[in-house]
Amino acid sequence: MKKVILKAKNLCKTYSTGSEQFHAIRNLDLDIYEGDFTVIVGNSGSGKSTLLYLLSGLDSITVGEVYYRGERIDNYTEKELAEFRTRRIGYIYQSMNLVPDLTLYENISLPGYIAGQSKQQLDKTVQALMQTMGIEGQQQRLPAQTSGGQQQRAAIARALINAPDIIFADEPTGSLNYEQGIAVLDILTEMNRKGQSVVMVTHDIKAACRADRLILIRDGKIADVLELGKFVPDQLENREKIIFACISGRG
Ligand SMILES: Nc1ncnc2c1ncn2[C@@H]1O[C@H](COP(=O)(O)OP(=O)(O)OP(=O)(O)O)[C@@H](O)[C@H]1O
Repeated sequence: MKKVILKAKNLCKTYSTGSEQFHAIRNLDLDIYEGDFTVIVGNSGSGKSTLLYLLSGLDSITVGEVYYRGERIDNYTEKELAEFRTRRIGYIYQSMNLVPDLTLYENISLPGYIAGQSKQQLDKTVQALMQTMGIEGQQQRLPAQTSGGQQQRAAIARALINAPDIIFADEPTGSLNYEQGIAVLDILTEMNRKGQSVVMVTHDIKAACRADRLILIRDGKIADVLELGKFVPDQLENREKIIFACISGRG
């Protein structure tokens, strides 16, 4: 039996702009299972990024509850929330959000430094992660001096520095070319095989094929859930067809 690592109950998010209100997430219930590679898909504006922000504690909810391993995180104090974000989750932003004035080494180290890792431990972890990501030669370069693919791999390394339980990834392949995108998906798949739970938002059907479990969002609600099981490269074509049918409502 899989354990629930994240639970959302009656989740709502309303954005207010002036006198206008927009209900981006509407009464959404969702369980995310430990060890799963969960993929969230849906049309542009359906609420995918908003949902990722709420599940990861990066944004406040309007109504509802979010639980991490049975503990309610939407009631956390600022200090508890900061601790949760630093130690329990790793977040890969679509726009990468690397600090432009810091080298790749410094960017990757930063959350480890904030979490209080010793300099010696941190140095070991950063070296190992940069090697895994294939960017070990880029340590002293600023983000602008590296390629988009190298920056995205640095952003992944930064998300992994405190060995988080859950990796959230918002369109991690969105700004990459085909080969770079596959390399990033392979890294996430490998991290997942080693036991980390992954929750990824994507528009790309090939990327969505990595899912054990696929969640389709429409107008801020769950429209469909597909249980796909572990990804096997041989089944790529078949999976693409199943996912396409689900997204297009022909499943
Ligand atoms: N800060 C905000 N203020 C007002 N409305 C917002 C805000 N952020 C998002 N929205 C609106 O909420 C809806 C959901 O946005 P969200 O970014 O979650 O969608 P998405 O599914 O991730 O879209 P995309 O695939 O285009 O990234 C959209 O209609 C968007 O315009």
